[in-house]
Amino acid sequence: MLKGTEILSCAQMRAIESAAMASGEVTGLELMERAGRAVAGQIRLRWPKPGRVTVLCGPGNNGGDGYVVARRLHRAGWRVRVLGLENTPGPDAAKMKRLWQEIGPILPLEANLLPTAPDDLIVDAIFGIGLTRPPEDAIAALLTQLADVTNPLVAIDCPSGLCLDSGRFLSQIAPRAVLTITFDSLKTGHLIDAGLEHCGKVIVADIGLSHWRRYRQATRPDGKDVTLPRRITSHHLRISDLDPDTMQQLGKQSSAHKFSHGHALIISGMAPGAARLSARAALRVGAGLVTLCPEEPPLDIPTPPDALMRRWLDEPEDMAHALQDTRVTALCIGPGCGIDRAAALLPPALAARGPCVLDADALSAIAIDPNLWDALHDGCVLTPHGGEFARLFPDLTRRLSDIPATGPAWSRLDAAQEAAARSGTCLLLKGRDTIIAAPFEQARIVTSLDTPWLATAGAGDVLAGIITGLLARGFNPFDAASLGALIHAQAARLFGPGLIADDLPDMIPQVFRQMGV
Ligand SMILES: NC(=O)C1=CN([C@@H]2O[C@H](COP(=O)(O)OP(=O)(O)OC[C@H]3O[C@@H](n4cnc5c(N)ncnc54)[C@H](OP(=O)(O)O)[C@@H]3O)[C@@H](O)[C@H]2O)[C@H](O)CC1
Ligand SMILES: [K+]
Repeated sequence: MLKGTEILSCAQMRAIESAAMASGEVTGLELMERAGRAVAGQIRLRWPKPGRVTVLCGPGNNGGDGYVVARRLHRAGWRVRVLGLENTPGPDAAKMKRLWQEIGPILPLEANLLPTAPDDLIVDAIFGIGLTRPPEDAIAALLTQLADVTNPLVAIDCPSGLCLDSGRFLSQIAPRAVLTITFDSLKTGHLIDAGLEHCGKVIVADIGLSHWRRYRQATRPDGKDVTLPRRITSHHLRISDLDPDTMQQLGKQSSAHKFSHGHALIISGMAPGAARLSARAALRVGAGLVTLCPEEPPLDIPTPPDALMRRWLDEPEDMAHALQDTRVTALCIGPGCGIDRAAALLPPALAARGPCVLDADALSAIAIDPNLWDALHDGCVLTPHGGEFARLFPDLTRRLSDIPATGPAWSRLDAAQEAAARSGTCLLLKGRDTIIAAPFEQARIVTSLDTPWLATAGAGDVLAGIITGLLARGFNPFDAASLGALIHAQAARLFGPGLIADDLPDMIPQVFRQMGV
């Protein structure tokens, strides 16, 4: 079963940590030592020659981790300066602070004490998952300056000020790390919105909590059960997460014939090039048959690929008639279709209740017609980019554009999940942090920060085609959309600079080979 790697919310992380401590098998102090050791280890791995480092320690346990890092780097021969606060943190962090004070002083956590030498490393241990409100006063001033320095910044759990539930900064101050070390699991905020860009390379350090993540209940020494607050429902999907069953389903059996892999109809319209891109992608991803359905009889000299079938489809009745063929297993409406044509063809298309990708002009048509909205069903995959999402869900978009005053902030993940629940469909919100949400709380994230060339005209049409092809082949909407996003990003990654949308479908064979399909 297609799954991916679990992503935790901050509340889930806290609950796992509490369950572990409540079991009596590990103490908070041990977890903090492991966390600090992991960070110091990663620093030494990346900067093997001991240099100078300034560790910025905040008021809580993130700061506690920072004191451990300071102690361990000092022991490894680094010249360590620590900036910290005068507060007395919780007992674990207080203990770590004392251990550092046996080694060296703590200077005030002030902007003017940031290092001036450009190569000095800075460790940001000010706020982690405990951030609840925008940074203020001296810490805000320091973080503002931190956002401007060019020194390499290593963040513990996250760059401070980032809300790890939403990937949004709780103010306009947004420091940028080259390396972030987080614990046990990725948090949503590492993968979406500003977090994706500002965390740099993210390393997940195992601090021995996986047992309590896997078992959603833990028994305390007093016999009481500790239950985690919410099921873990978000996953990060990467090529390396693909399981043998999915790979087998993506492959083809030697005994199969073309109809074993479904028949996709791609509705074409005003801009036929867009629909052709979708159709080519649906073929490449393995649909047995793909038919392009233009508005006019196809009298023109057909353009490649020759493997594409063509069928004139003009009136809504033509659509209803085409969908009576039970061998048609998926439909794509939107790319290059024209809003009026999409609006006319959607009622019979949705009434058939078969697997269906709704993109571009189909989304615009749905946004203005409540009847179309009501006809959506769980076989649909909606694939909006940010602008289309805003037209469909203006209230959710407004919530995303306000600068959040408290954490956890409303996130793109929340928005996509809410949108999927409202529409009762699978929804794929495009971006460098593509979010695929199913109506029943599940979500997956496919990131493509490293494929800037994917931001090109027609790339969305190809994605719609890939998903349609996978739907035609029998993948359920959630898997088809998630795998589609993954294949699409990987195709761009493999092609690299110079990519145009036309190149994407033809990279799919290479993606499949790389996956081992
Ligand atoms: N999760 C784990 O398995 C482990 C986590 N570790 C590390 O611990 C931090 C989380 O520590 P915590 O103490 O809960 O929170 P922070 O250190 O992130 O924040 C500290 C406190 O700061 C206060 N706060 C929040 N926002 C602001 C602000 N804008 N200005 C000033 N102060 C702020 C808040 O307290 P309040 O009562 O004032 O709200 C926070 O509690 C985690 O990120 C890891 O680094 C472990 O050590 C290992 C295991
Ligand atoms: K931090």
